[in-house]
Amino acid sequence: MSQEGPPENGGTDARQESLRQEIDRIDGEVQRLVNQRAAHVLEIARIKEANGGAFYRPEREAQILARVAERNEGPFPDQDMVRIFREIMSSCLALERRLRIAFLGPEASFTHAAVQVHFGHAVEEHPVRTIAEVFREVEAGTADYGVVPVENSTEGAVNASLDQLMGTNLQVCGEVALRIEHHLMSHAPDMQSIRRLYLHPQTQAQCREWLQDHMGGLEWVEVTSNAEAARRATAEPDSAAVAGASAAEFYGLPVLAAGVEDDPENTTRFVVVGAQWVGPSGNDKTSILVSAPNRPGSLFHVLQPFSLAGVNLTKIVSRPARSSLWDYVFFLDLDGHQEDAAVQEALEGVEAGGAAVKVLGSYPRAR
Ligand SMILES: O=C(O)C(=O)C[C@]1(C(=O)O)C=C[C@@H](O)C=C1
Repeated sequence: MSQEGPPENGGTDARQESLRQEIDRIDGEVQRLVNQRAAHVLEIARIKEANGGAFYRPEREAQILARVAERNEGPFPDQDMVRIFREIMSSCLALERRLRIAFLGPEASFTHAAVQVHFGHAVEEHPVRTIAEVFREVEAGTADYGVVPVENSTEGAVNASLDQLMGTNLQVCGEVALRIEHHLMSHAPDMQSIRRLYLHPQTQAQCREWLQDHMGGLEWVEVTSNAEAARRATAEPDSAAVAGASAAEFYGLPVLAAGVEDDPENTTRFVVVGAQWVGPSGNDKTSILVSAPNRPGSLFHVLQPFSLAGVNLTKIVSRPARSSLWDYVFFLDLDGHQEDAAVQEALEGVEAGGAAVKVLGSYPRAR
């Protein structure tokens, strides 16, 4: 066991001391440069104020973070270096204007984690209770942007979000892809002492096999969010929750079994919505809504123009149109920005085939 004590090796100690002096010098330099960067950002803010431009520029942030990863030579891993720059930019943007972000809460939900990954920590976080409320807050201008889940790799589309996108005038300005890991958490001393399990139906679906194998005989209680499951389990020591690491941390619940989701690649995709058109970043996606007439060959005529224009489709989901019975609309995601010639050609082709197209937004691809 190593203990603090009188120095045993003068040479090693002197080396440590000189390395620490060098670290102090570098820290001073880093701090000076971060403030120098912030001063430039403030000047940009003054120009934006004079010309009426949006403070938040997702396309510029995506370019900066891509470059950070590209030029990174280690020993820091790319994702850690990106996270540091993410926070520097978040704080720089907060000097211009502290953004208020509405998201599907409560605190410590996966959507909350998506907000922090995308915007960093220097924002005002505004958890709300429903997906519809997120849209209402941003539409009313009481929040600058909103974040909602749109699809999970195991469970498919989040219909409440798609239905809101159908009716809103907001734009999709960004996406976040988050690996979703579920843990079993409880104040119980071991798994055998657990009598009751709190969990969200989506979580139950994503952990079905593990739960059947390990928690089969227990009482399962469905709750409205992962964070609520953790909150309930906190109050009852013979209960457990299945939820994410941030919920365990937020409620101080010990993790008894980690990574209990059936698919190790389990991922949820979130979108950022706002009243803002986002310019091209060079690595973008576009989400559109297509309403096609209900007749033979209709879907073929929607899809063919993308093939002809060489535009890659990454998603297609159908939802019943709310306007009339048995009519469907299609949500499509495609590679490229709506300003790209190939994308424009494809969209014109779809309209020429008799379908109506609503562009939901172009935005930088998730990292
Ligand atoms: O380039 C800008 O427009 C800035 O406001 C600067 C900056 C940054 O910190 O680099 C900050 C916020 C924007 O979202 C994008 C970039």
